[in-house]
Amino acid sequence: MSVLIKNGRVITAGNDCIADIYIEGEVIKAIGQNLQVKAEKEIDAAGMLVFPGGIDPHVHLAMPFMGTFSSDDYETGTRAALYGGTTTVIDFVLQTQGDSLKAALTDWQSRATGTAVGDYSFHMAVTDFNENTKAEIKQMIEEEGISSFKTFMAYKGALMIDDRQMFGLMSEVKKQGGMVTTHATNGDVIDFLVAKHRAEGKLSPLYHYLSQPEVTEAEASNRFAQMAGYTGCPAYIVHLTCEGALNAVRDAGRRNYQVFAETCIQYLILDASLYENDFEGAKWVMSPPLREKKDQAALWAGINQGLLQIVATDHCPFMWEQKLMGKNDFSKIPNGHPAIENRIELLYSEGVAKGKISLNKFVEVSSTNAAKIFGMFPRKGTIAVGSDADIVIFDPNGKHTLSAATHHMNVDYSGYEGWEVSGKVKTVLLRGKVAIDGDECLVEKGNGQFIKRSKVSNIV
Ligand SMILES: NC(=O)NCCC(=O)O
Ligand SMILES: [Zn+2]
Ligand SMILES: [Zn+2]
Repeated sequence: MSVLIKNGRVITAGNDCIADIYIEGEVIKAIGQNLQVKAEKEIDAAGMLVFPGGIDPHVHLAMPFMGTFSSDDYETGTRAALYGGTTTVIDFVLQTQGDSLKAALTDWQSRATGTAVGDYSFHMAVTDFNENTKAEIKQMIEEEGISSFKTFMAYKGALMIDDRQMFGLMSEVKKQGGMVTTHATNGDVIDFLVAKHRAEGKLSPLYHYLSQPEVTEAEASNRFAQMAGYTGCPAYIVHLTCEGALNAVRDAGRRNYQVFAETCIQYLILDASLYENDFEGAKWVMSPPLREKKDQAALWAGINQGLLQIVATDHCPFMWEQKLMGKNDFSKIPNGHPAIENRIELLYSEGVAKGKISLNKFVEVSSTNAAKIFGMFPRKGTIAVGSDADIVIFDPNGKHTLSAATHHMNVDYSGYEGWEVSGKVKTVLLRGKVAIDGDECLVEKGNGQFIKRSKVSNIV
């Protein structure tokens, strides 16, 4: 199949021009003005923005967590991602403590293979670092194409590892050419504050927020960055939310440590006042929690200063019924919120349309940097000859309203109900196939491919 996209305003991390794009099979064959080629399908993109398919490197699909499972599986989650202009996601395989990385991988593969609609890859979450785990790192990187290893410095008694394990993991991952990523909050302090609030009978969602103050994130981010600096291991902080943590990343940069960081769309545009509405606040119970307006300003600045390279979602949806598990105790509310479908439109609307970031920066943080940092560039993350034809055609004037009534995520509420956005995803191509055309999804369950990723040392 060949496709010609004509007259669009083609935006990459480094370019902005009116051009045609010619696609043959799964890849881009030519880019230029007035291309004189015949294609089986022509798409007129005049007046539209044309940019690389989004990459969301932080999602949780069908994840077993807090006594339940996140409500989007690989089919519904990756389909909703496509509707929202995200063509590739990276999910987290979770090692079961006492078990091997390979066993966890097999489990996750069985959920994703033949199910995903869009492309996907995996990070490996190491929850139990020991001699056996250590021996599997090389195999994960070289044979499985999984070069990033996720850790949790929080969720004490469940997913958390201690600093001894972190240090051991970083040393081994550095040696094998990978990257260590982390959920950087101080699990011991959070555990203390959760117990204190519960003992005092303070059980509403507001106390979820008050159990994870900024200092818990700033301290853990700094500790992680220092360990990364000492071991020389490329490192990445997921879902960074606040000024204090950003300062830790800035300091690491001053010392030339390889510490990358992501924020998520919700931390840029929502704030902690949402926890004041009694149990309604459970919709935004996530870890770390939403922060303050001053943190939002710091995060937008962090994007423009290059301290935050990626805007992800940490998509981890739960039905309202699942959120009700914590009706009488905030510590039992499954943590996470839905956003996989909303990220690109919200980032464009709140970032580009409101003049906070440039179009090139928008492409960089929603796609290109994730491809580079996680070893998929230039196959993914750009519009270039030889790259996968993962392309979004976007109407910058397409105003519309976000709602659970119209979204495609498998969750019965929206964290952005009634939010007016400027700009709409119109058409999405995944590896040369039109996957989304207006309101229609034209690709099936099983269309998504697993993307093997290269060693981090090749990219950093
Ligand atoms: N973030 C969150 O609240 N849920 C998903 C798990 C995690 O990323 O910590
Ligand atoms: Zn996390
Ligand atoms: Zn997460």
